[in-house]
Order: sequence, then structure tokens, then C-alpha cells
Amino acid sequence: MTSFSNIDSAYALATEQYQSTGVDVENALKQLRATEISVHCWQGDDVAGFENTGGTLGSGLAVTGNYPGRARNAAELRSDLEKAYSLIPGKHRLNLHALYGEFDEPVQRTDIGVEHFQGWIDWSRDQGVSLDFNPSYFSHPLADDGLTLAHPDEGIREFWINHGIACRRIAAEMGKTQNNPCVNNVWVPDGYKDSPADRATPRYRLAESLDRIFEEPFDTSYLLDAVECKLFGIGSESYVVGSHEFYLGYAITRDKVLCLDAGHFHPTEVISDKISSTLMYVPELLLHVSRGVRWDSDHVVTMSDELQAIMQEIVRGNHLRRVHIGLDFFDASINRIAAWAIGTRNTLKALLMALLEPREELQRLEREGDFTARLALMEEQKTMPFGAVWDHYCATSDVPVGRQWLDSVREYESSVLSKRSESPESVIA
Ligand SMILES: C[C@H](O)[C@H](O)[C@@H](O)C(=O)CO
Ligand SMILES: [Mn+2]
Repeated sequence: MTSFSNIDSAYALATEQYQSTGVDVENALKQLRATEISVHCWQGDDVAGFENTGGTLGSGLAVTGNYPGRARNAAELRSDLEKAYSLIPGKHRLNLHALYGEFDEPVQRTDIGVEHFQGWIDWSRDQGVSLDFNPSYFSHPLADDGLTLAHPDEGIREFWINHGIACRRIAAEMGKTQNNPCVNNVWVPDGYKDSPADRATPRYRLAESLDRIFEEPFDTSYLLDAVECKLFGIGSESYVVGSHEFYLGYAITRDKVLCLDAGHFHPTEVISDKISSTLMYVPELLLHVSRGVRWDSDHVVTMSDELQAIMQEIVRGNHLRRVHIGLDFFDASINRIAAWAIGTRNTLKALLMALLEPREELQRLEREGDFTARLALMEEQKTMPFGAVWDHYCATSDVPVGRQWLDSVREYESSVLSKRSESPESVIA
């Protein structure tokens, strides 16, 4: 275990070293502390939610693994989230899906209201955790054929439009209560497994449905509408109605937040290179920080080159105020709280690394055409004592330093998670 005096002296040495490159470590930590990551609720229960309809996850989403201890109700999910937040330095948000409402009896998705989320709103106030929201266009009989807002059947389309309208109202209430904008992100699975005969008409239908959903005006100081594209999913391998080009055009023409999910593009295509260009035309971005592996877009976030590039882009472009950083992964093959801790800590670490770059110097060298020095300094940066600054940040934020967080997860696993039944039985609490 690292002692506090070792952490302090390593931090003092690191600060000196960063200072010699012109980097103000305290200022970097101030910016890090001010950045709230929107932690997604669905890692905690394998995207099951609390509708208790017995339906299975579908619409191109799949969670693999059967690690014991999945949260089976809102009380368990909140307890697990509190545990996860206690391992992550800083104050962060919670990203809720509509199917995580608390329902005493079956409620149609068109009829959900803020009352079904009062438990979450009260919890969020007590915890000082602001909420973001998402309509749920999956795990429902009316989404079983893979079409929702672009469905050719008007009645089905209408159902999903009304779900979208209900969700915006809930999100707006959340935003008002917490006194900061709730980002309400729309992702629909719509697409075809095989080559479509008509690529255009479903896209017109999707745009029309979205326009209907967004008709009701809300102040952007408490509701921000975001739209999320995808290249392909399971069952929509040949065609996705809401492609990148579709939503880029939609967000630009309707002044909406564009969501870029790191797992939603071709494996050789990266979202880090899309941040600066899309921000020229849309007001703000929402990122779903994720990690694609082959066909799966949702692995736990690791300290990959792309994660670092995403954070570098945000910081180098001075975009922190216009980019909402959310997470999107689900892994049921490992301890779910550890998954949250690993993914969120990595996201913050990558952001801190980016904040510790001598960016003015790097950009000056580039302007002057000194690409030799630019490359040399970028490479030197990789062996700077970043870990000492991170450890200091964790210690001063009262969260475990280094690998100690894992002990805390293990303790929770044996005292809480292991007591949960393996059956998918749901307990209303
Ligand atoms: C559960 C989320 O809404 C979902 O992961 C969505 O954001 C997505 O990325 C679908 O592939
Ligand atoms: Mn996503």
C-alpha cells in the first residue's frame, strides 16, 4: 500500500517536472475536478431495467456473461452505483434509460411520467448526482422486428413517437429539478439484416418522427436533445436507418446535440477525428465512450490510444464546455462494479493526461512547422510521471489509490453481491 507521504513526495516531484515543461498541474486538476462524467446505469444490470415484463434484450443489443450479483431492482442498482462512485474521484452524473423507472404495475412506455422516476430524482438530489436520460426503443414487442420510429406501420410509429415525447417531458423535469440540463439521448435500432430495396423512405420517416418528438419547446438550460447514430448492429448488418450521415445532417439542421459513440463506426474509423469537424456545425456533442472489439461495440473502456486521442482532441481544441462525456459499455463477464470503476477511472485518467500536455507549446511548434519537435515532445510526454498526479488526485478526493479500489470491490462482492440470488427474480424495493 502506498503511504500518504510517498504519494505527497511523488506528487511534489511530478509537479516540478510538469512545471519544467510549462504545465500547471493544479490548473489541470481544477479542470478535471470540474468535469462530470455521465455514468450509464445499464452496466449494473445488463440493460435489463425494471419493467418486469419478462422480455429479453434485443434490437441489436446483447450482453454476454453471467457474473453473479446483477442488480435486480432500483434499490440494488442505487447501492451498486454508490459503491462505484465511491471508487471514482470527482463528482459525476448518472445516465438513466426509460426502462429503469420504478413501476408498481405494468405501464405502457407511452404513459411513463416523472412520477416513475421520483425515486431516482430524490436519490440524485441526496447524492448530488445530476441525471441524464434516454428513451428506450428496444426490449419491447413493438420493437421486435427491428423498426421503431421508422416503422412503415403508422400505429407503431405513433407509439414510439409518444414514448419519445413522454421521455422529453421527464428529462426536462429532471433538468429543472437539478438546475442543469439533462441530456436526453435518442438512439433507435431501426435497420435491416439484409439489403434494403428502399434506403430512402425509412430515413424520411425517421426524420419526420423525430421532428414530431422535438416539437414541444423546452429551455436548453434544463433539456438538451441528443441523437445517436450507428453503423450496424446485430440484425441490422446491411442497413441502419439512423446512420452517421443521417444524424449529422439532422443535428445540423435542427440544432441538436450529436452523440458520437466510440463503438458505432467501422473498426478503423475513430471518433477522435470527428470531434473538431462536427463541432464546427453542431452546438454540442455527447460522447458515448465505449470500446468496440470486432462486432461488439460495448467493451469496458481501457486506456487505449483512441481513448487518449478522444481526450486530447477535447482538451487541445478547448472543447470541454461543449462536449458531454458519457459512458456506454456493458460486460456481464466480470464484476459489474469493477467494470464501472475501470471504465470511468480510465476515462478520467485519459482526460488528466490530456490536461497535462504542454499543448500551447505543441501547437506553436506545429504552426512554426517544427514537426520534429512536435513528435519528440509528444513522445516524451508518454513517460512523464502522470501516475503520481493521478494518485494524488485520488487520495485528495478520498477514493482508493492505485489497485486498492479492487479490495473494496471484493469486500462488497462478498458482503453484498454474493448474497443476491442467481435467479432473475425481481424484487420491488
Ligand atoms: C443502451 C444504450 O442506449 C445503447 O447502448 C445505445 O447508446 C447504443 O449505443 C446502442 O448501440
Ligand atoms: Mn451508445
